[in-house]
Amino acid sequence: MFNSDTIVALATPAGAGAIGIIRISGEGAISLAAPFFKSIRNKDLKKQKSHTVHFGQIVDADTILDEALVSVFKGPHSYTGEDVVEISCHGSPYIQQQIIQLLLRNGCRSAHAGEFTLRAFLNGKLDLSQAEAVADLIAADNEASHQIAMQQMRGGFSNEIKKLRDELLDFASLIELELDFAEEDVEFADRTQFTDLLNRISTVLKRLIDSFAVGNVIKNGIPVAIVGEPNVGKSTLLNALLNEDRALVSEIAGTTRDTIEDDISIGGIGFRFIDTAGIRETKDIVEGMGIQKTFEKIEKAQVVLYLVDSSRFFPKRNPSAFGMPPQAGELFPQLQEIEKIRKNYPEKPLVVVVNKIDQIDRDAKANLNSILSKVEGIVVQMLSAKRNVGLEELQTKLLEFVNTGALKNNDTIITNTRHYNSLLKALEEVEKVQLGLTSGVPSDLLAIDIRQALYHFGEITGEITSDDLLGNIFANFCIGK
Ligand SMILES: Nc1nc2c(c(=O)[nH]1)N(C=O)[C@@H](CNc1ccc(C(=O)N[C@@H](CCC(=O)O)C(=O)O)cc1)CN2
Ligand SMILES: Nc1nc2c(ncn2[C@@H]2O[C@H](COP(=O)(O)OP(=O)(O)OP(=O)(O)O)[C@@H](O)[C@H]2O)c(=O)[nH]1
Ligand SMILES: [Mg+2]
Repeated sequence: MFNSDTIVALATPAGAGAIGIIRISGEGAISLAAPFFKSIRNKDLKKQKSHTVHFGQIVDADTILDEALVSVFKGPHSYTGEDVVEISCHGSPYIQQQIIQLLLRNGCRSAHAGEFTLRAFLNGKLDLSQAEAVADLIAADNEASHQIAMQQMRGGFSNEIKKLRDELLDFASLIELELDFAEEDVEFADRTQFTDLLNRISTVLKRLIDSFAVGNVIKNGIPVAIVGEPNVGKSTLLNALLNEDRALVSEIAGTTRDTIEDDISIGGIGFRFIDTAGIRETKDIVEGMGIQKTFEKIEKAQVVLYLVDSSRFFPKRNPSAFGMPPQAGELFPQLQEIEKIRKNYPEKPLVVVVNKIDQIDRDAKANLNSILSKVEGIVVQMLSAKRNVGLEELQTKLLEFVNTGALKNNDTIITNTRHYNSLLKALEEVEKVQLGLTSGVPSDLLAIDIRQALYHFGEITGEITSDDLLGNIFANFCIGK
């Protein structure tokens, strides 16, 4: 799979910008670029030291394409581990294309997606999980996902895995040595120490595996579905949370037909809010499709916000509506809907958002509170989406659903499904070895399971890999990375 031909790509986003960076990497990078660089004192790029920057012109025969800054990195001391030249030109798509075309005509090849980072991996500059973190880092749009990706890119997770792998490897060697002396019945590997090690490894593995639950949602944003009957203020709430007029709002029931989603960061954690079509019986086919989608979103959401319009049941200046505490069920038909969601998704945090509290008085609030406090398994938040009252409290409650403990402790959090699967398999093998030790399984069988566990550790950091796997991972990178 590996070749060190010279590759080129635009490293900055396509389109106009202040500056564009064209990156060249490979054995021939410097000598290939050198003839097209002209500086005042006729510097020869080939003779420049690594990690130096040079001002000059990029020329194509008699044509000056641009005035640029050119950086030189000499392998193995570069991002890719190969010779690298970077041309920092003016951010004109025309200039960028002219320079890239010039290089392509003179022996460069267009880089594939992720090929610079693939080379960094193949040259041992990064291990596989660090390389994967580079893509996560670029995609991170909030503090939590940035922190996790940065820690992983810097090798935090890899080091943890490598340490376990090395210790296990030592024991594997000792056990395998015993096999060579099978007749003599010796034990090189101290069984007590080995048991301790296995216990330690399985504890770490379990912690890492558990961290995926939080890591996965942090990476993708925590989906929060905003649902309820039409006209209760769902879209108003979405807009208020996003601080932007994202969704149409009107006093007409059935305004939102399709789902509308957007991300925001609360307390450094990414949340994805999903405004949905109001739930009601309808003959309108399109509205019905929207409502169908609402139920799918509830299914996929991590948290459900069920909105009710408090003013519909407790209008101001209408004492009869709350003079006598009525039966909760009659007064508040949505209770049934709330119960239904709660029963269908007992694990899913359900927040009953009592909206439009600017329209009701204190007695009504107290009344509602007492009704809702009898419903088990829900969290209640009273607010006015329109008047921006109670939104911060809602955000605080949302944050409480996310177990940020691991984040604060700076524990390693895994976010990658591939790592998760390898860790599960490694744990399975480690547990087999543990069981084997207690039940006196012969060393040769133990050795096989240990090797299997080592294999799965190696998958994470890339000691064990395949062209297919690498192709899959790096194809998801952008070109130029
Ligand atoms: N212009 C530019 N900016 C960039 C990158 C790049 O490739 N080019 N990077 C790319 O994504 C990131 C920085 N990553 C880099 C990592 C290592 C080396 C490097 O030269 N490493 C050498 C020398 C280290 C040293 O002198 O201490 C080495 O590892 O041997 C360069 C960039 C972000 N910013
Ligand atoms: N007084 C008051 N009015 C509100 C509040 N929140 C929303 N409204 C009004 O309620 C009406 C309906 O709001 P929407 O946000 O469109 O309601 P929705 O739940 O998205 O409705 P559908 O999309 O039809 O399901 C609008 O006229 C809003 O201005 C609030 O806190 N107080
Ligand atoms: Mg709406």
